[in-house]
Amino acid sequence: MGLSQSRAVVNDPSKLATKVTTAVGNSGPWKGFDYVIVGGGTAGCVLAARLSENRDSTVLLVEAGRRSTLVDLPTGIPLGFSNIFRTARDWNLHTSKQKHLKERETYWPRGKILSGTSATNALIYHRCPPEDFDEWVTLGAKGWSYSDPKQYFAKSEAYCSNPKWHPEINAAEYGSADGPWKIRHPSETAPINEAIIQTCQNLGMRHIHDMNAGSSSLGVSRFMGSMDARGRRSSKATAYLTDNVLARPNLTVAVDTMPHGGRPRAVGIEVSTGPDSPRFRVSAAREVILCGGAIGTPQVLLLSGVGPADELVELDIPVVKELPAVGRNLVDHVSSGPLAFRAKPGSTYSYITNPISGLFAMFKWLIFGRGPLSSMGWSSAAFVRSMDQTVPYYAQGECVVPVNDRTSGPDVPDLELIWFPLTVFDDAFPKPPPGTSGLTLAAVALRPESTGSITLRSASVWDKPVIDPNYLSTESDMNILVCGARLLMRIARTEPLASKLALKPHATDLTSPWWPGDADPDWVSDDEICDLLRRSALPAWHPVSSARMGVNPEDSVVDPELHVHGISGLRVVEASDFPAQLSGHPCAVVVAIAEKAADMIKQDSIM
Ligand SMILES: Cc1cc2nc3c(=O)[nH]c(=O)nc-3n(C[C@H](O)[C@H](O)[C@H](O)COP(=O)(O)OP(=O)(O)OC[C@H]3O[C@@H](n4cnc5c(N)ncnc54)[C@H](O)[C@@H]3O)c2cc1C
Repeated sequence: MGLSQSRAVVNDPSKLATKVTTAVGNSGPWKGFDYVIVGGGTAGCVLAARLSENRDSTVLLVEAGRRSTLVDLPTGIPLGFSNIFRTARDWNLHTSKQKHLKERETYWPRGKILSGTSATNALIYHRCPPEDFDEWVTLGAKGWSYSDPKQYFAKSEAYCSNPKWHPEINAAEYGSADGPWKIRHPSETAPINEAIIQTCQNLGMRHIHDMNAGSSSLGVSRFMGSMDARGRRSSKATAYLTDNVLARPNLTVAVDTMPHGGRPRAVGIEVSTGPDSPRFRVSAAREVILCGGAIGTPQVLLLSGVGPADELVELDIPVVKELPAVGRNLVDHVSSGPLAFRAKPGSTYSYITNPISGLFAMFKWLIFGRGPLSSMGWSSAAFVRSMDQTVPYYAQGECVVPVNDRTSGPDVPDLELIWFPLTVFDDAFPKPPPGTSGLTLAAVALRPESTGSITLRSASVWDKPVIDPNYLSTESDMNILVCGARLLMRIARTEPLASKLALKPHATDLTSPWWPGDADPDWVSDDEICDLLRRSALPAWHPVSSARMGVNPEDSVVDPELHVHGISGLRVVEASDFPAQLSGHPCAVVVAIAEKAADMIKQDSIM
């Protein structure tokens, strides 16, 4: 049964593991637990809470980051999610130089905190189209068709109705109000949001009342967010690792702690708190479960000698199990990057960049849980198909650039258009003065052909791995974003949105921060848009498939029960499992995977 010894969050490995005293290591016995979970992020928190429900099982959760404290207040503010970027709570990663993005190394935030990226993401709650999961089954993920995750979506949710949108939602689609993870429509959105939704409808898109109901994936819709009725983020730590759960004597949470690697039959892990700190070993009587995310998990597998043999040999890492797909098949959504549109004052949230208005907004959020800070920012989106001739990408209506249909079904999108009621500028453009009223629009390619990899920089866990998503490496991927950028320009010039913006006649200064907004879609050339995209495109930060599920060990890493091929006692549970990219936002699906995995693991323990 292992060791049942702690009721708290600890950051001292000596309290839970056995110190490694010689270079070759102790032969044992090590301190131990039944389950050792590596990575206290989105999936890891769910698993720790669910597996420790069985008081006869001992569970250790090992997280490299910290537990959130008062200093981490921004993680609770829905609109403030980007304040955590580039801080100590962020892994602060960058891609390698992207050949097709003018050699840019693009920034990649990932949460380094108990809760993982669920504490730093944009809170969009999206179950994604059912067809995506049915496609997973055809790729070998038996048992993962939509009906399987659907029951786990419901199990994870605490749906909290918002009277404003309640008539549009069938509450029976959602879990009971006392589930762990709070989801609801935000109390507030910027006034410009409604104008954009109406504009999309005027351009022929249908209005989807509830995109999580599983019946419709094409059209324009408001998002639900992972937040409570007080306008605070519901992260995986606040939802699943409550004080009651943390008080369980059979659950130990180790923060500020990193594993160095595992053993042939995953018998445990080696941990430490820094490159020069002592190492400790802790055994897992039943299983080691990797939840380090689509970057962290391939890194841990490779460091443990599980991966492509040639890569391991080059770094003198002994090959424990050759699995060529570890770290390969990485797919991320790629976006146009933030495209800025000048807005007339009053309909966006630009005013909160003024320090006094910002302070007022903060008080409103702290005291009432209301105001702009309680809104999600990216609070609505339109989902379309790039090959759909009824969507007015070009003046004549037809899509003239060739695109490959990689969608999971005829009613599933490959393009998302999304907006934020403030101007967000990236390094590609000079920034206008603070307080300038503006709106940000972005297009996201949902089913890219471009695939990349996670590889090791060195044999040390303390060195960041090399992330190469290989963005926009195919003509079709680029063309899909060209369609998206064109459609955004057309939306901006269509009523009722057009009257709320302050656009210029067709502008030609491609270096202006406002050029994307001032470019008229009927005048701009595809070459100009391509050039813009190569300068402005950014990750959408939804990496998946780097340890993907399947039946063939040559091109997948885990089987449909999420066991690593050929290694007993080792599973991977998180976004890297996805057999293919989703046509939407992944966080709810990661939670559903973790909920289902918890049931599978519990079931195995009684057999
Ligand atoms: C800025 C941003 C906005 C996003 N917005 C949305 C959104 O609105 N909606 C949505 O659905 N999705 C969104 N996503 C994506 C979504 O949040 C992630 O796909 C999801 O949270 C990934 O969950 P995970 O469990 O796979 O990984 P994570 O939640 O990242 O968990 C991995 C955990 O493992 C830890 N870890 C990693 N390596 C180690 C190691 N070696 N040792 C110990 N611990 C380790 C990390 O610190 C982290 O806590 C967003 C992502 C980003 C970056």
